Amino acid sequence: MVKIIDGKALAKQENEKTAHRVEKLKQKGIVPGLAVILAGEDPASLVYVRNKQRKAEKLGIYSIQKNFPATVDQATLLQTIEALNDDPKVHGILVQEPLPKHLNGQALVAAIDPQKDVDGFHPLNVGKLYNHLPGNYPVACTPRGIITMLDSLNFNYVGAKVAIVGRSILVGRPMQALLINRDATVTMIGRQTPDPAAIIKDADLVIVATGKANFLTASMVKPGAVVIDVGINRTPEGKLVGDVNFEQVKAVASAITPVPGGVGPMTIASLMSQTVDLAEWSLENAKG
Ligand SMILES: Nc1nc2c(c(=O)[nH]1)N[C@@H](CN(C=O)c1ccc(C(=O)N[C@@H](CCC(=O)O)C(=O)O)cc1)CN2
Repeated sequence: MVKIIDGKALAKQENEKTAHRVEKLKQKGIVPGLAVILAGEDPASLVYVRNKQRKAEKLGIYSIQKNFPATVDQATLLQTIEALNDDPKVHGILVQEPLPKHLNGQALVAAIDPQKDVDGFHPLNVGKLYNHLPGNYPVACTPRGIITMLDSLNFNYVGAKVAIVGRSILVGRPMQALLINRDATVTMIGRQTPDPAAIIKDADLVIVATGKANFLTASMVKPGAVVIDVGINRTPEGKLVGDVNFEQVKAVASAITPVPGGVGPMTIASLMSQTVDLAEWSLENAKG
């Protein structure tokens, strides 16, 4: 019997833990703070940013939103990041993706204080993750949420064969690092990968982040594999679907995430808990 991994229920559990940690920090005189920078009016981004702000406020996290028109210039955003880096009320800063084409997102992320890099995209934090360094540093929120989901299944990482379809800095690459660090054997699939179907069919865990609706079908999946769908696509009728043909693949997989209600809610829950991590770590660093 396939297990449907309930991202909403897991996110609720995670958020309850986060609210409790916020209370404990407040007793020590610290209110965790999150700043979200949004450039432009991408409709999906407006929804995600509003959801982040609402969830932060619900959990007792201080939340700031910096909204700019799509025509905003790089210098204005860099000044905004510098001011937030210097603001002691802010523990986490993120720049919502995607950005308007004229902006250099990598330079913006690199300008964020690595200790406030709540998305875990700063090159220093990415480097720490890839080096599997000990100590505290943030990691990308979607992969972090996926690890929480896999942990909830007691997934056995050691020696597991994993196929990741999609190599973005938001999902595929940090996911690869988190899994390698847990001793899984990970194969990355991109557009130029020869015979991706053979790699996917051999995998115990398939993570799909292609942005192509219904990319993964039942015949591509090894019976009993775990399938994680990171895709968010709208059909012409306006229905939200993932990159996995859920109805087909659930008949073959041992566990699968739905869309909606899978990875998405866990991304936001991970962002909230990572904001609290950053606030806790800043307190530890201040103690020396
Ligand atoms: N700076 C960042 N930009 C983006 C990230 C990110 O982690 N950091 N991830 C995505 C967007 N995203 C968060 O920012 C995100 C996407 C989807 C969801 C979600 O809860 N999805 C729901 C469906 C919501 C809907 O109706 O559209 C679900 O899957 O159930 C949360 C966060 C790209 N940009």
